Amino acid sequence: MKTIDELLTEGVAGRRVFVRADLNVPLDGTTITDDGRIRAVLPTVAKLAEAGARVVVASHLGRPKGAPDPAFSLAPAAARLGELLGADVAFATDTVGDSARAAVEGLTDGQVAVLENLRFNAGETSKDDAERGAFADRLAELADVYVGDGFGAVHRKHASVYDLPARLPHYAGYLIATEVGVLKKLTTDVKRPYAVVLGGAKVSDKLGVIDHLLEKADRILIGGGMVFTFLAAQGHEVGASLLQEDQIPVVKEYIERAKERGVEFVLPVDVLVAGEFPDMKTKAPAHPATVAADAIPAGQMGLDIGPESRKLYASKLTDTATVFWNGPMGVFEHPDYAEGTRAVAQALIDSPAFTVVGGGDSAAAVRILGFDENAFGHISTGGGASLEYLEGKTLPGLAALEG
Ligand SMILES: Nc1ncnc2c1ncn2[C@@H]1O[C@H](COP(=O)(O)OP(=O)(O)O)[C@@H](O)[C@H]1O
Ligand SMILES: O=C(OP(=O)(O)O)[C@H](O)COP(=O)(O)O
Repeated sequence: MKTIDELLTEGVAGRRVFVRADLNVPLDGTTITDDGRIRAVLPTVAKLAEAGARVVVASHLGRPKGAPDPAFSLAPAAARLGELLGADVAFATDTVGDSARAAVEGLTDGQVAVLENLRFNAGETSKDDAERGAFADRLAELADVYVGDGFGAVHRKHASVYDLPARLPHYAGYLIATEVGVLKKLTTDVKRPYAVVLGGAKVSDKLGVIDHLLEKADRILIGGGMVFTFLAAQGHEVGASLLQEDQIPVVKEYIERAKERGVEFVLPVDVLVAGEFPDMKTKAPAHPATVAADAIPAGQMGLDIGPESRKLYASKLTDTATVFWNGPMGVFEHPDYAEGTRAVAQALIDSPAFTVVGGGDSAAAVRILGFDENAFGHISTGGGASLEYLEGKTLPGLAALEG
């Protein structure tokens, strides 16, 4: 993989450099609640600008449906990037249209432009090679060189991640180099006991990683929206909780295999439930009830692990040597459902283990809840990406940079 340092040695002054970043930051309306992913790509963008490149930054945000949707605009992220750079950043209101072309043509050496959300175009995420390729062709017209630095999205076979680097000279940015350097350590000589904590909401995306973890980890702690498919697989009612019904047989098989292999699954013994998802705008008190995990009442949804589970999870993390954590334990964005996530973060800090926290929301959670980032071994900007890297899978965005 050629790195950005090689590109800088070749010289970038006056060249249009496309930086595929992951600016998929958590938003409250148009307010960025954690700018970690923007800060993470800053070294690459700043260095290219200093060297006189005309920098074109592109990213996705959220999961819009292949058409413009103002709720997923990258405008707030572009503004924040400008503040952090201490420079004016141009913003294109489309990705490959008139606005994008004008923004790129208007760049002088050392200036930065941000394109609108890549996923406002169906070609970005299409499963059809030709459709993705056609979109990548249009992106390629905007640049002379490609720098991949959106680590959080390297597991996606998307046009800007996979097809575009094949069309331009390509290099890895500083963030990707750092992330891969740290995560590589967890694929080789991992110190035991090795615990993995899995939570969050992208359940169908991430359940599959357990197949691999059963060969690698000593202990797997399940939290967040993951919990309920496990409880259902054990024959319990989960009310209105997040449930991946089609995955129940798979989870049953995981539970069996874990027994055979001596891998310990840790599930919550109690959960916080409510009749509805909390109001994230007003953050009005949600008045959750604490119930036993095997007695979730009909119509109630589990939104955090309960107080007994917090103690249990902390105890399962103190004697570990390595911990990888992806996915919040509950809907931490609401104060009534933040304690499970807080307890796991604190347990990681208290443990002597080498700790890696991965994922946009997980990384945001530890900062939003007031923890010192430096108290963790590594905070990765990618959740799904780091999990798939640990699985040893070929990640499209890394393979494309190697080719
Ligand atoms: N029990 C739950 N039900 C629904 N959503 C949940 C639950 N627990 C956690 N979440 C949500 O999961 C989201 C983060 O999930 P995910 O994107 O998978 O994590 P990451 O970005 O760290 O990889 C958070 O927004 C949080 O509110
Ligand atoms: O937030 C992200 O991943 P993560 O939640 O696994 O950390 C990345 O920006 C990828 O987004 P996607 O899962 O919508 O492709």
